[in-house]
Amino acid sequence: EYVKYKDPKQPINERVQDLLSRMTLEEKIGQMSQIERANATTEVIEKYFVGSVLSGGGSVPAEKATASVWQKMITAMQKAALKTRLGIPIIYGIDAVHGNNNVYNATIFPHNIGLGATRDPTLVKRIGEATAHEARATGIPYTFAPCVAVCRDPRWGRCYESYSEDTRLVQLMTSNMVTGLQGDVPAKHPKGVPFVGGSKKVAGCAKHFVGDGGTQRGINENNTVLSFHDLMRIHMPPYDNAVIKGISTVMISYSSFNGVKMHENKNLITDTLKNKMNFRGFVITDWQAVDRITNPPHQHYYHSIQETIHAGIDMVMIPYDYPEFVADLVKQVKQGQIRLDRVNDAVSRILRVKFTMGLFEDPLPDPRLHKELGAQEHRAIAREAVRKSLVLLKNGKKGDKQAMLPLSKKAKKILVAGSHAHDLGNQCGGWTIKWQGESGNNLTGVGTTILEAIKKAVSKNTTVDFVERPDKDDLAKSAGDYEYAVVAVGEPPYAETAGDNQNLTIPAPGPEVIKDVCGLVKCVVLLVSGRPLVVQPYVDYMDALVAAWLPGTEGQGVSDVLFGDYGFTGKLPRTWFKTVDQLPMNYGDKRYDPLFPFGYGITTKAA
Ligand SMILES: OC[C@@H]1[C@@H](O)[C@H](O)[C@@H](O)c2nc(CNc3ccccc3)cn21
Repeated sequence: EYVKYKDPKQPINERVQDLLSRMTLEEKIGQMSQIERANATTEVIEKYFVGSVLSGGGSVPAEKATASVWQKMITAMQKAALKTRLGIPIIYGIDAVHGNNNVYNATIFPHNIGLGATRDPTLVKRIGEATAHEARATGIPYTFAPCVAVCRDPRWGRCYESYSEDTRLVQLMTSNMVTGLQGDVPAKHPKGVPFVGGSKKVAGCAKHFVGDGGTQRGINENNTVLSFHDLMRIHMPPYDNAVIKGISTVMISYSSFNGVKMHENKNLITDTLKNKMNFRGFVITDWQAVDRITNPPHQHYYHSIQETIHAGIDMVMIPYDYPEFVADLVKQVKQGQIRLDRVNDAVSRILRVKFTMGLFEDPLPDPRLHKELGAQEHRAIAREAVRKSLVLLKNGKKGDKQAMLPLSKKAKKILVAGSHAHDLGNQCGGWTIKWQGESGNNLTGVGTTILEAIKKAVSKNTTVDFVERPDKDDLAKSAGDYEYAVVAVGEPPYAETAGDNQNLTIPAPGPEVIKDVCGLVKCVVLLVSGRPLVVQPYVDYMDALVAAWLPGTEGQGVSDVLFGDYGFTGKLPRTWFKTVDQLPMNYGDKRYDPLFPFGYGITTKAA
């Protein structure tokens, strides 16, 4: 018997309406549910008609799971979904926010702050394309990226996930990341309609709507206090770029706007994003965000469901509480507390994304894509991104006859020091294999540390001494042996609230290592951090200073510019303050007294 919604030749809106007309209330509410991988058994998927499954940060099928292990897991889940009465495929989502970063041996790209420093939109688009391929290598068709936050205060733990403090730069990178991930929208594509160009592309997610980067004192998930005009001027524009480029989903922010939780903000979600900006994809909550609109969380869950669904939420990220969520929502619809046409709108949007991206025709992972994971051509793009992300802030002391950089490859003996010189985990930062990331070298699989990159770059006659924490007295004796020193220090990995920081000092023993080494040997300091930190007291010790941000696995991008194979081109994507009591302080403010201004960066030519 002919079933219209299964016919790919039918217009998508007709397929949506046909399928919707066949669905029970339970099947509709199942589509609105996104559950955590850890409890997404085939039984649960079938019983609850689950619409989506996610990997929360670090949630993997097995430690160091290969692409085929990932694909096997998702294939089993998908086959369960396809066995349900109407055979609606699940959409599997993950935070592939700097490469497919939960996955062992994936290429880890620089975090967004480094991409902002490149000022290279086509590079960002190529990163999106590579990330889509590495996600599909593991059978994943949906990423919770790009984060389009406009971080206005570096004390925010998620500032490294933001391309810039400058709205226009975030808009530029948003447009290119969305098209890299999802594919270029066809000419005359109607504004706001989601678009995913086939089974090597992925559905994207612009997040976190709206004003996540504008909370007071950068406190994560807190309150953004602004006029509506300033919210529209500073934080909203990137969502318009994302909608124009056919973004498939938008994730709501945990934060509040002028005291109203974003997850229950009907005016911004429905009246503004859906109606005024014409967004036609689906709106998804953050993790347990419905629970967390009350304090303590889950306090009036029944009512919170009503408020958030009424506000315009379409899919709910309920990692564990799906039985309660489904039961409560079914009851509220049956009792008329939530209108059926609100549920129908939510389900239509979810189905529209699934039909558009071809999930009904192509529901299963493609084993031919396994080789895309960590592919050399992706690593080359990542290395290019590292090169272009580095910002040279100082290159020689006053009165020096010549600049410090580029370094000589033919030095007889050099010193490499610091906690971030030989530590892939520190180089990658948060959202790497684990939610919070982790220092050390046994996390990510394939990668090159800054030390390994330096050793590869120098001549075979050069002796490279690596001392993570040099002893000042020992060094005093041997200092004369070293032509120069490279000192790599910075922040440990962190994610979300764990990264909130009110003092922004370089973690110990970084400052001491700088003073000890640079006081005795000509030195270049590499600051590996998710944001500007307090450096003013130490700059005079340094001969050169480079902001390296969070470069990821391709450490050779650092040596490429340190030794002059490529010139420095990076520009600050955000203001470098003198002291934290100046914060918040952004380009364009009346009072603007930075150590290094937004857009600053010393450029050099390839040697
Ligand atoms: O991983 C899914 C989402 C991610 O896409 C969002 O950007 C981020 O805000 C996010 N956070 C969590 C987990 N958050 C959490 C916070 C406190 C306790 C437990 C989990 C999940 N997610």
